[in-house]
Amino acid sequence: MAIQTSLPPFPDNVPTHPLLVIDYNLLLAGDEEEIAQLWKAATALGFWYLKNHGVDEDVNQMFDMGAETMALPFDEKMKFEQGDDGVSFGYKAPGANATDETGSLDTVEFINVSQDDALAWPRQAHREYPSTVNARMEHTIAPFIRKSAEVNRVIMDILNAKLGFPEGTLAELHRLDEYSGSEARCIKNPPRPGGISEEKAALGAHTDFGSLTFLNNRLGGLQVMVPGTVKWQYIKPLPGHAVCNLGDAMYIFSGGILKSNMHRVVPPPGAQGHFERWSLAFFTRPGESVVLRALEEKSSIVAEAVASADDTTLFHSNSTSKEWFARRIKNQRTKNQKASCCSL
Ligand SMILES: O=C(O)CCC(=O)C(=O)O
Ligand SMILES: [Fe+2]
Repeated sequence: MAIQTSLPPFPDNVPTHPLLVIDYNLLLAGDEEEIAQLWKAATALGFWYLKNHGVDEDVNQMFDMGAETMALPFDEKMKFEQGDDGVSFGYKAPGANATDETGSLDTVEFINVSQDDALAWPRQAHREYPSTVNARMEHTIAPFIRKSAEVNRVIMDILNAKLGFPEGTLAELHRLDEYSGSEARCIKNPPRPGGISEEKAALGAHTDFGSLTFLNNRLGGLQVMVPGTVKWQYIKPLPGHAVCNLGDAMYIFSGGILKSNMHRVVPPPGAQGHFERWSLAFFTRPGESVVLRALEEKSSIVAEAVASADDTTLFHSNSTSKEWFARRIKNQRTKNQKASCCSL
């Protein structure tokens, strides 16, 4: 059941994209240089490594929860499938989502547990989960969600100040006591027999829908497309470092100052490709009633960014967070595929 502990290293002949390393302890201490580094990462690529976040032990237990869940019989997992109607919480079977516009199927399976369900447990906020999830809701999932939500809140408060918003503006849009699409996700990607083709993504190119993602992985496979380039580049997993990235909601709230960058998952490179790839994410997403639009009236910096943008359609969307996520999740499903899979 346990996930392999001795894994081959990330090959050193594969080009990677270096990310800035941000020290969470220094952020907590209000270190100005570290805050400046975070701002640089958030406004350039929207991705960075985070060390000293203190969530590693919870992450390991979440991987055990994921392994226990994926080991259930397929029919049992399918009782909790997320379905085709724009609900993200629950189990997602391999092949349920498309990875490109030609309809290639994804190979990842995952279990998504809602923040609201974990915090309300044993009451149900949104839905039921497999027994393996229920068994770990109180001692594994809720603590992981609380801690990662707190890490994301600390980061968000810093970005809030840098954007010139009144104190607590972004926090108010991500209250723990309003229902939201925030969720923990454990992903399993099987090794691909017959070799590795980078061209067939395991998880298609996308930007994250929400505000801030706290991601942990052990094997390579995550890639980013750096703006202004046309080549996908690997992000190398570093022990003890999470990868954080901003999602579309933060891009919109900030009038495009904060970046939500394209990424995808391909089979791990080199010898790592023979192993199952597991990853674990926590997604902070805005409360269901929050309207996704640039907060121009709250900050002159954001107002200026919107005023100088070429296309402001996204900044004036009248979608609530709830509508926005339902549409994005629905559009990914193989069954709902029309012309495009990955566009906003
Ligand atoms: O598995 C990974 O490394 C990334 C997963 C991801 O991008 C997602 O679930 O949104
Ligand atoms: Fe993602």
